[in-house]
Amino acid sequence: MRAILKVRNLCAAYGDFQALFNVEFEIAAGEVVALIGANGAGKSTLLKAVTGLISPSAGEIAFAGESTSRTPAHALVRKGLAMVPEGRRLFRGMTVEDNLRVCLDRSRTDVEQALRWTIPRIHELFPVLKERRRELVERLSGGQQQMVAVGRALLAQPRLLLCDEISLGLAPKVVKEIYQKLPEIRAGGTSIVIVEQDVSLAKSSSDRLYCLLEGRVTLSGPSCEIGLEAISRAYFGAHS
Ligand SMILES: Nc1ncnc2c1ncn2[C@@H]1O[C@H](COP(=O)(O)OP(=O)(O)OP(=O)(O)O)[C@@H](O)[C@H]1O
Repeated sequence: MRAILKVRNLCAAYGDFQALFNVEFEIAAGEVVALIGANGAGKSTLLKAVTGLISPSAGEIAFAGESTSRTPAHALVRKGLAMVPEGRRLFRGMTVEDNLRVCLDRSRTDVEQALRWTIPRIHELFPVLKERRRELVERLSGGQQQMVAVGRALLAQPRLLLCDEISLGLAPKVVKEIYQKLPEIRAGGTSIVIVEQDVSLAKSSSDRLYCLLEGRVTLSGPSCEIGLEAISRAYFGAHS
C-alpha cells in the first residue's frame, strides 16, 4: 500500500493535558478511511496535528512521502492537504461562487489537467451550487453550505481531503447526498478521511476505520470486517 499519510507514535498535548497517546494512523492513495470516537476522544486533535495547526509533542507525521511534523498549515495546503472543517467556516457576506473561488489561487499547480477540480466540475458534483451561485452563502440550507465547504476544499486540488463531522446537524437525506459523492471524489485519486459520529455511516462509507478512545487507537481494520459489537467496545471502553 502506497501511503499518502503516515502517522507514527503521535503524541499531542494542550499544556499539561495529553490528548493523544502514541497514535498510529495511515491512509493509502485513493482510500477512504473513517475516524470514529466519542466526544473528546481526540479526533479533532489528530486532524489538527496532521494539518499543522498544532505541533506534536512526540512522533512522526509524513505526508506524500515527506516528514511534515513541523510543516505549517499553509505549506501543507500547497502540498495537497485540504480540510472541510467542523462548522464549515464559510465566508458570510460572500456569494457561493466567491466562497469557491477563494481556494483557487492557493491550490496545487502540479495536477494533471484532466484531474483538476474546476468550478464547472464542482457544479457537476453538486448541481444546486450552480443554480445558487450568485446568492450569499448564508442564504443556503445547512446541507448546501456543506456542499460549498466540500467544493471549496476540492478546488485546492487535494491529494488528501480531511472531512471533520460533515454530517453534524444535517438531515439524513442531505448527508446521504453528500456521502454518495465520495466515490466520485476518490476516483480522481484523492484519499479521504471522514471524522464521523454516525458509526454505521462511517462503516458503510469507508474502506477502513480507526476508533479513538481517550487519545488512543482502540480499533483499526477493514470496515467491512469489523462488527458493530467490536466497535462499541472500542468506542466506549471495555467496561461499558
Ligand atoms: N484547545 C484545547 N485546550 C485544552 N484541551 C483541549 C483543547 N482542545 C481539545 N482539548 C481536549 O482534548 C481532548 C480531545 O479533544 P478533541 O477535540 O480532539 O476530541 P474529539 O474527538 O474531536 O471530540 P468532538 O467529537 O467533541 O469534537 C478532549 O479532552 C478535549 O477537552
